[in-house]
Amino acid sequence: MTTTAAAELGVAVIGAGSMGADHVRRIDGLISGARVAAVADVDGDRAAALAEGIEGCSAHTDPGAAMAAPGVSAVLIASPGAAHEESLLMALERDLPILCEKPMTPDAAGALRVAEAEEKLGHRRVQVGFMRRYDAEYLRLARLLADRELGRPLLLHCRHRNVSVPPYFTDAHLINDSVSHEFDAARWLLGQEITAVRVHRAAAGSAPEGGLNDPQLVVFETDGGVLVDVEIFGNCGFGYQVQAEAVCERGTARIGEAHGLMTNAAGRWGGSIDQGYLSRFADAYDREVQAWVDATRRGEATGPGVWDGYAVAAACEAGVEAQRTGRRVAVEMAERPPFHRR
Ligand SMILES: NC(=O)C1=CN([C@@H]2O[C@H](COP(=O)(O)OP(=O)(O)OC[C@H]3O[C@@H](n4cnc5c(N)ncnc54)[C@H](O)[C@@H]3O)[C@@H](O)[C@H]2O)C=CC1
Ligand SMILES: O=C1[C@@H](O)[C@H](O)[C@@H](O)[C@H](O)[C@H]1O
Repeated sequence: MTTTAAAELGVAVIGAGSMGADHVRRIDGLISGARVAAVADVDGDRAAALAEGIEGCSAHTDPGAAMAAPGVSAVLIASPGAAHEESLLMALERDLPILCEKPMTPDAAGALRVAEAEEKLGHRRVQVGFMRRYDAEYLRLARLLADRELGRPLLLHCRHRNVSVPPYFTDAHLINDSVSHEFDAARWLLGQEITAVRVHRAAAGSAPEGGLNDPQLVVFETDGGVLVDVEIFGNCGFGYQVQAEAVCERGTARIGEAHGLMTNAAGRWGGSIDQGYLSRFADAYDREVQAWVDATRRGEATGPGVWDGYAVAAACEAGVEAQRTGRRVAVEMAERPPFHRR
């Protein structure tokens, strides 16, 4: 008996900025079973520069034109969050498999519209770029919690520090762009839904007029009774650190403490701290994209889906409201339709 190998994917990459360029490099050089067939960016020069040198890859300023370009059979969306919904709906309309960077959409209403469009199509087409689910350390922690090795989880302490964030970042960006990862990771690690969010600002933090209140402590509750706290620090200045410690009934488990090489020399010990997500999560992005390509070629969709994108958008909305009011804000979610339970 002979088997036919599934066709190579021709990926249209929408958004040729930092993440789009990183994914193009990855698909072009590392990923098996896929090639970059088109690149789109509203900045045409940027799209052209990225497409240049990739055989058979066309450059566009319009995402729709890229999706319709010769050889395109899948879409990777890496434009800013506010542009995702339009591209997602367009790709679903064409029944194309999609890997969409986080946030799936910046608002819960937009996420529900995407959920409805996928349900109307009748099969899963969207994977959301919550790459921590593909990180080796996160995977080990997930296994340990799922196997109840240390009993039931009770608390989850998280730290999320960036060397710096872009100057346009507001308090809301800290929730939507950064803590959104902890919202997803907590839901996934615990298998529980987020029910309420509080945000505390450090009174001693420096907040120039209209500027970022940095750092902040985001505390949220889950429907399984677990309390999660996240230190979010946008401009810590010294390194990119993503850490988590689960406190369980019979012990604790920590990840993200020391990543990489430790040295002992001249009476001192030490190592280095990653300076950004592109290096810290490089392996996770590789695994994420390869998993998406492999599943798509098998005719499946795996990994975090539209409902995960929606749940995180709903938690983010509660987080931003909690930041604004200083109150505990309940997370409002629509009922999960049977289609999105699969
Ligand atoms: N998973 C992760 O760890 C990370 C995910 N991201 C996400 O990736 C996405 C892109 O972020 P970055 O690359 O950092 O931003 P970026 O600002 O570097 O790049 C965005 C690009 O999209 C283009 N663009 C804007 N509107 C567009 C539209 N309507 N259609 C096509 N292109 C458009 C811009 O001209 C720009 O070249 C965002 O959703 C962001 O949240 C960003 C950083 C890390
Ligand atoms: O998604 C990301 C960025 O957009 C965000 O700004 C960072 O805080 C996150 O760590 C990174 O993973």
